[in-house]
Amino acid sequence: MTALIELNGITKVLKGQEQPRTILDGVGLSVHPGESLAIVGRSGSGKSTLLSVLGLFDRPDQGSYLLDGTEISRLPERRAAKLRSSHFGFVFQRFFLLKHLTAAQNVAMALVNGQGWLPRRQRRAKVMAALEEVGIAHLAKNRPAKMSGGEQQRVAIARALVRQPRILLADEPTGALDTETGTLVIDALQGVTARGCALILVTHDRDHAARMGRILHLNEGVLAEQKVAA
Ligand SMILES: Nc1ncnc2c1ncn2[C@@H]1O[C@H](COP(=O)(O)OP(=O)(O)OP(=O)(O)O)[C@@H](O)[C@H]1O
Repeated sequence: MTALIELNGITKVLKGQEQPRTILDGVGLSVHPGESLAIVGRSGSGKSTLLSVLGLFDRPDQGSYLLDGTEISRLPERRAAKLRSSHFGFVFQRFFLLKHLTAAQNVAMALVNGQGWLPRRQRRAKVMAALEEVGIAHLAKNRPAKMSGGEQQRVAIARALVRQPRILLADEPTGALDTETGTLVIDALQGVTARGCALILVTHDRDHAARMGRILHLNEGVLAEQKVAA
């Protein structure tokens, strides 16, 4: 089976300093549909940079990035932006919800595209399905101020899922939450793999990392597999 994502020799060098610094050093990685991966490593080891390269926010200086077998490491920004919105969902430590909108309206914002809005009924069905997927359909009409941190993060996950991404990239999504709430958020994230979406989670939390199918350790820009779950 062709990998969904195949990285080979990905290198990212930070210039503009006295000495150029290698942030990603020959990273290789294959990701298949429905897989879940944790990327762990010390602060500053390059985890967020790797997610930025994976999500096409940043380009590698060297190496190849195949998405469904097609080389995409040097796409012009317009085509990269299209791929970003058709293939990827993003979840961050901060929820970035619009506070004057309800949960459903926040999720619906992700459905606005170059052609404008989808028809109302279609939009509503997609939004409610995404909220249901993360277990908070009953909060559709609530505004963020009336929700807990974990609920707000699940709205942000629903917003990332509503376009049915093939890859969900999550950068420390539980970093601002207590342990119990964080666990609910990880449950919601893991649910996406059941329908073939690949999940790549950057985390400092060992328990959350252990729940992923694979753990990859980034050490000074070098990525290595830590263990394969039974
Ligand atoms: N635009 C930039 N300008 C200067 N330094 C940068 C830039 N982007 C990343 N870095 C540096 O590159 C290194 C890797 O950063 P990155 O954010 O990828 O690490 P990280 O593993 O995600 O860290 P953390 O766990 O603290 O979020 C760090 O030393 C960081 O300071």
